[in-house]
Amino acid sequence: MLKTVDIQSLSLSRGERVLFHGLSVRLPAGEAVALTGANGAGKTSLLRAVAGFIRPDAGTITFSGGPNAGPGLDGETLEPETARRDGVHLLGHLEGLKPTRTARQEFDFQTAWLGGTGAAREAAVARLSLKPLLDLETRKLSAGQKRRLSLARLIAAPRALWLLDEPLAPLDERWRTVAAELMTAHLASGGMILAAVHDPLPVPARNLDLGGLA
Ligand SMILES: Nc1ncnc2c1ncn2[C@@H]1O[C@H](COP(=O)(O)OP(=O)(O)OP(=O)(O)O)[C@@H](O)[C@H]1O
Repeated sequence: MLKTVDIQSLSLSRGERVLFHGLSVRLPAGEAVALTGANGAGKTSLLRAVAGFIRPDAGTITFSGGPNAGPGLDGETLEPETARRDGVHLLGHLEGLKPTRTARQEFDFQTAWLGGTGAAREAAVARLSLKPLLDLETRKLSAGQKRRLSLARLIAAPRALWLLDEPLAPLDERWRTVAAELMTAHLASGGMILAAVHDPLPVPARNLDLGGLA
């Protein structure tokens, strides 16, 4: 299991605009960091860079495993593209759902691809009360229902690092409480959370403020 994410002297641009430079933060097992900043400051872009989807202009993002971390992880550091394979969940605004497929098809496909076991998948469906939604095409789900489907994916196929983009935004009070419980359990089991937020995270977290627009 991954134990640490280390971001060193990171510079990131989108198009012509430099979002930030010289950004450093270390995320050890069991800890959360809340990314804050104005609209457009680069929070989502940083999450996507950590997931290996955007290359930074400069600096490094490395992942390392602790003792007995598993094949290929003992004492080694990994690049984001490699860590993404079985160490990282990215939960974004768009949820990555095909509109004309049912919630069941999407959940089964995504969790099978991520390596979730049958028992973990069933437990996730129960935890997020998804049964009444599974036969609906995803285009018919509300924003909060889509988010519940994504949260189920997080627990159906465990990954050490959760990259969460506004995780609570579409959820009502009941499901915010459940999401908070899932995050708490994830951290207690040695997981890590890096979350872009405008509201406080519902778990203890260090704050990393990307500031306003450059
Ligand atoms: N694919 C892209 N190509 C060019 N520019 C982009 C792209 N994606 C995002 N940007 C720009 O990068 C900047 C940072 O966007 P980003 O989504 O990371 O901000 P954010 O801090 O998450 O904002 P918000 O709080 O509104 O979600 C914005 O100015 C945005 O227009």
